[in-house]
Amino acid sequence: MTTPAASSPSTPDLSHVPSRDKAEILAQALPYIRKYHGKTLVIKYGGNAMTDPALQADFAEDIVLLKLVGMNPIVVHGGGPQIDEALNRLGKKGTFIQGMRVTDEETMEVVEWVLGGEVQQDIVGLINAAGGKAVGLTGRDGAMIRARKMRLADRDDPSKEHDVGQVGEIESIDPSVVKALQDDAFIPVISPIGFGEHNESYNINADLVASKLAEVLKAEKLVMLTNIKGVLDKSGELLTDLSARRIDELFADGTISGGMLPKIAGALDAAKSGVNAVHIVDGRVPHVLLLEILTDQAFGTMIRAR
Ligand SMILES: Nc1ncnc2c1ncn2[C@@H]1O[C@H](COP(=O)(O)OP(=O)(O)O)[C@@H](O)[C@H]1O
Ligand SMILES: CC(=O)N[C@@H](CCC(=O)OP(=O)(O)O)C(=O)O
Repeated sequence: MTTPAASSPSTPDLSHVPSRDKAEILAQALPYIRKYHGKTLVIKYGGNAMTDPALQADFAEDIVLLKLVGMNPIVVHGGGPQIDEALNRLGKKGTFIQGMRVTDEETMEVVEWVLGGEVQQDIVGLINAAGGKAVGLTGRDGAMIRARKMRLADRDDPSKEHDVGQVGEIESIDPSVVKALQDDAFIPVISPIGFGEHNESYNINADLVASKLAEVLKAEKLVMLTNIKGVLDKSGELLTDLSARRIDELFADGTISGGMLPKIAGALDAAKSGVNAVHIVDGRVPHVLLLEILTDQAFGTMIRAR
């Protein structure tokens, strides 16, 4: 028989206790849990941030944890790369103008089944597997997102317009279905598809849906998970804090392009319309959502109204 190692009363053996760092991080979360308790958080889950299965599982766990500590996370998902893949399988190539996918009839069908079917249901399944109760919705459900054809002015010559097909701009959002679900312990997972006055479908950029929804729900916070550290300047340095004026400069000098255009435009609109904290963060960092919401650490780029 072996005898347990002797430990003196003044130096107890604490090797079985989690590290002090971990305990400190948990203790740090308390003021944030209190601050965001009962508050709505809109989380934009970008298609580029959801390509790794381990990161997807982390994301789902983070969402469930936020819900269990009393916050109301609402997920709006993208799926640009997943739509591209499906189009490629059909021999089609996606084209974008100012971050908007040119959407003909066939592309719209693909968008509906990839976003409203595959991607949304994958996220719902992961959240449920992590112990939450997620419900998938498109903008048609509960007559939530009314849209019309987007008029996309050319950036250099605003008198010229681009025809981007069935791309929608949001006319209005009725959040009652989302409110009913969140009050009932469900976690809404929303695909960025809207419907028009003749019941036609519209493909809407997910950043714009997340931003408008944050505004309409009077969310406390909007967090956008993407596949880059945040907004970068021309030399690739992270810009941690952006004012409306600086954003105008970055738009004008071409520092911001592609998918970052609607993201920042939406983020700024949300900040201006009263969403207190708007952040663009790196979805490639494991558990970035918990780190962003529940710790003192600053991540990515914060967008300010002024
Ligand atoms: N100034 C910038 N800073 C950071 N990313 C930028 C910038 N300008 C353009 N981008 C591009 O925007 C991309 C993010 O937008 P997008 O691909 O639409 O992501 P998501 O799928 O997360 O919405 C980045 O990966 C980058 O290629
Ligand atoms: C009009 C438009 O461009 N819609 C997007 C909708 C998905 C999306 O926004 O996905 P990410 O968030 O991953 O970019 C698209 O078709 O790709």
